[in-house]
Amino acid sequence: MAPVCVRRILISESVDPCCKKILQENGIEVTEKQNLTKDELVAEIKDYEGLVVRSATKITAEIINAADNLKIIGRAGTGVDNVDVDAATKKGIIVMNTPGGNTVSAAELTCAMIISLSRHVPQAVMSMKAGKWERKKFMGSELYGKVLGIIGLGRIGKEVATRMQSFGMKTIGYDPITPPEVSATWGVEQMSLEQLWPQCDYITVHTPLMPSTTGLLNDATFAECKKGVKVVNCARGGIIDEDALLRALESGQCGGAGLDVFVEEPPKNRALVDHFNVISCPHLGASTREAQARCGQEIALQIVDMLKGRELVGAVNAQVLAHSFSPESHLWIRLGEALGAVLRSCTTSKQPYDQVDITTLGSSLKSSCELLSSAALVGLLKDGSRNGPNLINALTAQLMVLSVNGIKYTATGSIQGDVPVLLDLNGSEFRQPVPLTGNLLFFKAAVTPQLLPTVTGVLATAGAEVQSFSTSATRGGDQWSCIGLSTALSDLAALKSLVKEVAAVSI
Ligand SMILES: NC(=O)c1ccc[n+]([C@@H]2O[C@H](COP(=O)([O-])OP(=O)(O)OC[C@H]3O[C@@H](n4cnc5c(N)ncnc54)[C@H](O)[C@@H]3O)[C@@H](O)[C@H]2O)c1
Ligand SMILES: O=C(O)[C@H](O)COP(=O)(O)O
Repeated sequence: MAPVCVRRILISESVDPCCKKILQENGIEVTEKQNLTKDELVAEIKDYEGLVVRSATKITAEIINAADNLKIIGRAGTGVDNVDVDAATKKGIIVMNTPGGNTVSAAELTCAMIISLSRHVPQAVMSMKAGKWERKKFMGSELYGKVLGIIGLGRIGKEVATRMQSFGMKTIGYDPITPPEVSATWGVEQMSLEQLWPQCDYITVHTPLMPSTTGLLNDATFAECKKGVKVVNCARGGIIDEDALLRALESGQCGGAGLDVFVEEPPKNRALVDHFNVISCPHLGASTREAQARCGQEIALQIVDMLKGRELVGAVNAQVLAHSFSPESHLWIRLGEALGAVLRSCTTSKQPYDQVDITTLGSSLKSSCELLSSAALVGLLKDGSRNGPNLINALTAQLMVLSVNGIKYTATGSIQGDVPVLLDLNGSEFRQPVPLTGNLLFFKAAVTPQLLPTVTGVLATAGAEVQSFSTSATRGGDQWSCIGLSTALSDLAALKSLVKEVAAVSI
């Protein structure tokens, strides 16, 4: 079961042609439009269910809110900091990336920066092109025996470590998640940042940009480093504070910097780029034929696999969907949505809800609780609008479930064969499980011999044919009944005077 349907995709950046080809081969219409302004993208995005980007397209909440049909944002690359993932999640849009596709390329560029810094290769090249022969000026130092501090020991940090070890560098590092015993297996000794700073001849950062990593290298931490330390940032602009870096370069506390990324790209403030001891690239970490082919292919295949209902790979939100791809889950999703819909119809006049509790019984459903909760909320909150709740945003929709309603409504269901069934409504157990399919009429009333003939008379007048009938055990003198109907009932006024509660739902 595919959670979404995508027919048209916009590729808004230079993504490898294989991406378009794979999508088209799978029946998706693809349009490529690069360098759109924000306003052009806001106008354009309305026509697409899918968007594929790299890092230059800034997908802000404004763009997401204008994207009425958007179901998926595919990032052909690693960082999703150019996408407002929270806004996408709230709108029920899947965001996925291809984090491993450009690891080697980014690691190789980092190594190239470290080597270039040690021997001033770019500066020497410029000097040669200017017709000079400056052998003294570009005296370098060996990497052999030097200490490289690696902050962020994930995919790229690890690849940088193993490559630089082949130059005889000692690799030390820090990562709050990667266990020290794991990084030790690839030759990186972990320690606290306080211990790390004073030991390093070179420092390279490989973390995402987040509040905890913004300005990791700043005036205070530069001051703790060895004089002349060289730093590399091929991760995200801002992990090394740019103003602090300039001050450290000017004072000689920092002996050189290799920068592939900037807070603002391209950087309007040229002070760092123009500094003699800075070597820089225009965000080229992933710009190799191999990385682009991998990322383009991976994002296209991930989208196709998701649309064909095979599996969900690479989603950075919508994790609940990952559990929704097995055939067994489909039935439980249908049950959750159906139970939610039954309760919604029974409580129409009493919304909004103050609390929604979803309980699963049995160990086999333990891991599906989040999925079932999302499904039940989808049923409960569905309002018929195009961007209503879905499995991606339903849990965030609890924000909509606000004010007070003291009274409790419960529905209990299960799967029989391949049909979701209702077992109990508000504590009244049905004698026969009620199949949750088609047009259903629920009503609660005191049990009298006249009730059923009177109700069926009203239904006949409305042109609705009775197809099934179930009743619950009597509770407090009342009974819940459910009638399956040939057509949906739009007007319940005539029934309201006959019973205590009445609700109609089409599933
Ligand atoms: N320049 C480029 O073109 C380019 C290419 C690819 C990736 N990147 C960027 O490189 C960075 C690393 O990518 P990756 O694929 O290795 O990511 P990753 O998720 O594999 O690794 C990131 C590591 O950082 C660690 N981390 C998180 N907070 C930390 C903190 N406060 N201190 C130290 N470590 C911390 C995480 O535990 C994780 O192990 C990302 O910012 C990514 O966007 C840049
Ligand atoms: O996070 C990434 O994947 C890199 O920064 C590469 O970005 P790019 O795809 O825009 O080159």
